[in-house]
Amino acid sequence: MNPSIIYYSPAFAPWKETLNSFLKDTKYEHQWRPFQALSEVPVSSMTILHESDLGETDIPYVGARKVLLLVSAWSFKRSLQMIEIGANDCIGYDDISRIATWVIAEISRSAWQSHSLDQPSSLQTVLDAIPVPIFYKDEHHIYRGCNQSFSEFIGLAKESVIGHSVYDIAPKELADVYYEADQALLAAGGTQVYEASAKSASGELMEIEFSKAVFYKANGEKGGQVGAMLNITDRNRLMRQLDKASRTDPLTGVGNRREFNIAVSVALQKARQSLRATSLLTIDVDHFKSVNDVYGHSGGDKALKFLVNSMLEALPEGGQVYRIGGEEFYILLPDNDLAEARVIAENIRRHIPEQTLSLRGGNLSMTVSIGVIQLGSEQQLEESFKRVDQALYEAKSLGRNRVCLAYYD
Ligand SMILES: Nc1nc2c(ncn2[C@@H]2O[C@H](COP(=O)(O)OP(=O)(O)OP(=O)(O)O)[C@@H](O)[C@H]2O)c(=O)[nH]1
Repeated sequence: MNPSIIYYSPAFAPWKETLNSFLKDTKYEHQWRPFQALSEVPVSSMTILHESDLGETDIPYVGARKVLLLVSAWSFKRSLQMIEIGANDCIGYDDISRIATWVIAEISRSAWQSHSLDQPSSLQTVLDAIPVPIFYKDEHHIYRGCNQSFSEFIGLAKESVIGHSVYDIAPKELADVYYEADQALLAAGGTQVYEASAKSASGELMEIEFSKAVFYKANGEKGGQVGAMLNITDRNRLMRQLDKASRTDPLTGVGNRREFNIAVSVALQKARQSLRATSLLTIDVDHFKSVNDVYGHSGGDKALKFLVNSMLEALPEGGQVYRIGGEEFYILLPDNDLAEARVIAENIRRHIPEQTLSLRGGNLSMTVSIGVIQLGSEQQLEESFKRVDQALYEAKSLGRNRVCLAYYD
């Protein structure tokens, strides 16, 4: 039989020789291996850990190792506390004969122990047939079982999962999230649903909806938790695409009224905090109907796209274009007062007719009329929209291709 390996923490080192003197007359062979942090100790290994070497970061690893915790002042209560964090046993530091007995019992037991994975049950067969990753952990957060799908998802054989802590199989930053959620669920009982990232076997980060539930032992105490992982990466991606599409004008690619409503609200909040002014331009193409009449509807579509590009060229940093109606646009200027907005509006009005679009052999250039307003509070928005529309109407009625300002009473 190969010698059994006993891992030990630094504070136990001076006691090794005394323990050796107990073990040397037995038929059980052993080897010593020192460790600094419990994470260095392989899962299921025999481990002697002095309480002065036990740090907060070691606790998640305790349940997945056969840990004998040595305490300086043994009491039944202290022992219970240690067993509750997943220790295998707890013995007084100076009780070397009991420590030796524990070591021998462990060596002898490990020779007998048959692995649970060697005994496939009908329940395991059912779990393996479910195409959703499923796992269960005991009350010390140690994996006690999983299905084939879980094993494939994380790219580890069941043997490398079962008996391990989440810190043994996931990167620390993800393990911290799972461990915290596990602790919260065990404390509260019942069920828990949350979204978190998980690394798949290929190394890709997936968005996962975890559905977990606490299960109970026959004596009514919490026995651990079972979890299923729904991969919602594609669903979320699709939802984000749909959300973006619902806020985008399909013809020109700029935001639509829905996007504008969100943006104006954000801009007004920021402007209030930074004491900056926000202004709005409303822009309508002059005689656009004649563009459609001459070049057809598809020619008109090209002209609208071209127009948006021309506006973007003349836009200052931070400004955004939105298509609000057929040939009507808003430009939001989150950082400009009325005087600055007027200059920007004039630049845009002058820039647009200077651009020409070749359509059906002809050259098209357009003019625009613009209304300008400095926005007030969010509550005043409806009033602001009404007034800037009136300013645009004024620009149209004064002969088009001009900028008119809107004021409050
Ligand atoms: N090609 C195309 N035309 C559109 C679209 N949306 C609106 N229109 C056209 O835009 C034109 C708007 O015409 P009117 O509201 O009469 O205004 P106008 O001809 O621009 O004249 P004024 O605004 O008064 O200067 C109509 O002919 C609509 O059919 C679109 O998505 N594509």
